[in-house]
Amino acid sequence: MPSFDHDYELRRFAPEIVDGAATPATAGWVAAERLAFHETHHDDPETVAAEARRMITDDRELTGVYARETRPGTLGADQPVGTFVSFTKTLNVGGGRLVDAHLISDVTVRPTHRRRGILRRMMTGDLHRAAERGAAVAALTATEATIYRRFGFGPATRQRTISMSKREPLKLLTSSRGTVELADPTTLGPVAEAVFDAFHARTTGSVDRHAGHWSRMLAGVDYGTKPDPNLRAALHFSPEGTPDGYVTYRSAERGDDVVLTVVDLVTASDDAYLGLWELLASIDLVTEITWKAAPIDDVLVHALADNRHLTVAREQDHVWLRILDPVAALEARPYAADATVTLRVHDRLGLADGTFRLTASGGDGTVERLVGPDGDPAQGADVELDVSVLASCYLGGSDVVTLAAAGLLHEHAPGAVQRLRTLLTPERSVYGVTSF
Ligand SMILES: CC(=O)SCCNC(=O)CCNC(=O)[C@H](O)C(C)(C)COP(=O)(O)OP(=O)(O)OC[C@H]1O[C@@H](n2cnc3c(N)ncnc32)[C@H](O)[C@@H]1OP(=O)(O)O
Repeated sequence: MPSFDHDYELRRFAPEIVDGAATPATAGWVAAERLAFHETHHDDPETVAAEARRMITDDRELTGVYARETRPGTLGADQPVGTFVSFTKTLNVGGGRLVDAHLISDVTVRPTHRRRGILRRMMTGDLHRAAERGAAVAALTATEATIYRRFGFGPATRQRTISMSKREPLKLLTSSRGTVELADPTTLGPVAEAVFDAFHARTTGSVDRHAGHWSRMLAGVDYGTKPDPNLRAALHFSPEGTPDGYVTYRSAERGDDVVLTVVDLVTASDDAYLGLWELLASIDLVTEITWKAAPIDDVLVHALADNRHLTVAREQDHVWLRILDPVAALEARPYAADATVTLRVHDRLGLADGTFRLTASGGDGTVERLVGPDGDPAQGADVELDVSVLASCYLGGSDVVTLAAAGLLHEHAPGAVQRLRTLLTPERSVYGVTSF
């Protein structure tokens, strides 16, 4: 019977540019990834090199699965049938604490090679390698919500697509402090990065930005090199004159409407968030504003004079986490109370399986792995849950009481779920604006 190793070869490599051009392996990998996501692929050397440069900037490790046999007339041997990327960026786990997260992206398998275990091979191999290297947590953003739980990932942050009708004037109940100025998105880079750093430091759930995301957010470039000439930008300044928020946006006619689409809105203060919305609300000749990355717990709902102007078109999972090392992960985040809870964590991949006693005191947690006399995970834990559910409640983005009501978390000691809820309460809503 044919096996994975008989049919395929898995190669890991760093993206490379030689004499100004992406190497054939790098270019073939990029072509395969774009094909699978139905994205336009320009194979001119400059465009492919720009993409490779972004991958090199982020120190990405590429995985390609190559068919051992390629037939004449089909896609070439340099184009893998499976692609996978991993790289490291920080994740804010609360209280301004940043932890290295193992990010996974660009997971694709060519339609003609699907459901033969290629994703499983790439994913399980990569997670084991990340755990061996000491990563406490892995993360991804998913195209579909049904793929990754089997690998131990759980949705940890959420976002909303909102739309605001501007046929009636949009008014806020309060006015914010500071000023707003229009800006040139092509020169916004360093200021936007400083604003993002401040946002990242104060927002639990935020994942640091990567080069590809920056070029989408500040230049409107998904691939290639030419900035979108329709992109506009504005900056918010604090009363002291420090930039503390920015927005990039574009407008387009849709029938009789002019729709302003927010591309990126990043703020490091409450005034900046309200101030930039005041600006968006004041732009003439616009009938609707939309934004795909709004927070779940949106200040705007309360700040609008008429909250019915805001419509939630969609709400969905954003960042999925995978706890690789429960001791390191649970000790990294802060706690909102002093208490002890024992957790029995089940992990089908074996990476995080065990019983763990979490003791929080003075804001910090210490975690001990508990083993029974037979060497197996100790019995008698207060709470029992799958590692994917631990990922969902880890940052405090999903309430453990709600997860228990959904049947995903089981209480064995009365009061333990409430105790855990108190411990995990985040200081502010869990949210992020980086997709990868
Ligand atoms: C982090 C990211 O990059 S998100 C982007 C994901 N990629 C895409 O959406 C691109 C289009 N889709 C694809 O390329 C492929 O269908 C993939 C990558 C989703 C799946 O690749 P495959 O090699 O076919 O998956 P594989 O055969 O290894 O299946 C592994 C498991 O996932 C399940 N699975 C695979 N695809 C899906 C899916 N779309 N929805 C639900 N379950 C799925 C399989 O049933 C299998 O389950 P089991 O092992 O528990 O029985």
